[in-house]
Amino acid sequence: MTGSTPPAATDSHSSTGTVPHWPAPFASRPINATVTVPGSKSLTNRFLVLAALADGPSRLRAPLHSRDSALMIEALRQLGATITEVPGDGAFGPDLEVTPLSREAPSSKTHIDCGLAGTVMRFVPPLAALRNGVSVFDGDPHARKRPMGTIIEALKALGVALTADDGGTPSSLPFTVAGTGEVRGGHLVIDASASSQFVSALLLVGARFTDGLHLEHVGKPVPSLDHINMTVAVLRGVGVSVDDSVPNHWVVAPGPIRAFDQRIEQDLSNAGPFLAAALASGGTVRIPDWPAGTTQVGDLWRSILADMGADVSLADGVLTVTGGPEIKGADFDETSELAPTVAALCALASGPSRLTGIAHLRGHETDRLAALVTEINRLGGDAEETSDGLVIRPAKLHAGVVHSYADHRMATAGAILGLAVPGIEVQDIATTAKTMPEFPQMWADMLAQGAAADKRAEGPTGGTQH
Ligand SMILES: O=C(O)C1=C[C@@H](OP(=O)(O)O)[C@@H](O)[C@H](O)C1
Ligand SMILES: C=C(OP(=O)(O)O)C(=O)O
Repeated sequence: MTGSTPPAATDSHSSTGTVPHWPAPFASRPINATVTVPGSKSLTNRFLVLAALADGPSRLRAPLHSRDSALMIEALRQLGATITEVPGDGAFGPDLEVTPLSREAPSSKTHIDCGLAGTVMRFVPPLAALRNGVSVFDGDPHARKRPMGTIIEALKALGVALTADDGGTPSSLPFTVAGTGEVRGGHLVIDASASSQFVSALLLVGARFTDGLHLEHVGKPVPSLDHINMTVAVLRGVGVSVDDSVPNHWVVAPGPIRAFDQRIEQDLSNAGPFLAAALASGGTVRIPDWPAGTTQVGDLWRSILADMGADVSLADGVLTVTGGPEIKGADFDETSELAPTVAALCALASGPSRLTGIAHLRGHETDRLAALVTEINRLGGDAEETSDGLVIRPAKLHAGVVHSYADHRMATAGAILGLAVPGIEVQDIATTAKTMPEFPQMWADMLAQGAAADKRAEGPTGGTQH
């Protein structure tokens, strides 16, 4: 057990006063629903960065439209990219056409709002270094607490002028990058143990460094390796040569980034709460268009949910998850951004669970380990923080308020608990807009589908049809 202080949980306020808590719907019957989720945050923001650096105009089809993608779009526009919404066939909003930025920044000083988006605060500063101009980076209050030292030190080691407000060397947001339009690159050693995004950030721009990049990690293991593999895969897809054959070394050859026309897969991590709903209600949730092959960490749901007792099948591109009479406790290592959803299910399980390899979640949107322990135990649960994760034991939960800590995945964890425990309310459900603004409506629709199916089964006279 480590003694980290639980993060402060504050009620959310709007300009018109306190926003009421969201009464999480209780599943009075097993859910039976088919759900499609919006585009992947990680893929959308990677392809936006690559489009801004590409050798011609690119198109993203069915991209994510959420706070994190909007922040990325605005950041790239500030740096000189032209990004236009064009009609597409995505269910959650238009496609995006991107005309890349040129070496000269459109104005001598730009202001980049990172919000709470790790992909914006880590991926955009190296890109700003490739512009000839000054960019001031800042974000939400909690963004100033997220680990940034590694990317700051890396850029400084590459010769980029980067300063804090007082002119000294910053260790976190806010800071100013004075780009010259050129970065030489070469061999760079970093400690990326606090976030895989430090590696991804540098790899994404490495081909545009004059000498390319040989990135080497030293230190404790890099977390969220799946996300680095995703970065390497998307780079190769746009013609960039990346050698990752030696562990903890990535060699990116200098060269062009090919313009592309790319469909964005749905966000499999955000599919998690919906799939978890099948277990929490003992029902069935289907997700069509589940990719046959993917670099998204969310593909792990297939094994995670099976380990927790669900019946999981993937046929004709449809992932079907059916929950059984009970949720089984289990041990999971390195669940990365899936951990809050997994933890919610563990809190409903009939046996103990142990989550390991997620110490770095303390640097996510909030200190997720402390937040999960606080909120699960607030409802009568039995969760404990360990040095690198959580232990969650069976306990009967009761009604109460789940605080979100401005963390979309804490809010959706609260929604999952609410399916199985009557009387749960989620503070600041609107924080789901970080990656899924449609969440409250999608959740209601998922529950309504089961009710509609029940009505149909009852038939016109009210009796069940056989
Ligand atoms: O590169 C990415 O798109 C991400 C990498 C991971 O970050 P960490 O390595 O900090 O966990 C993940 O948790 C985050 O949600 C998205
Ligand atoms: C850690 C996450 O986000 P970010 O990209 O802001 O790091 C997340 O979405 O779970």
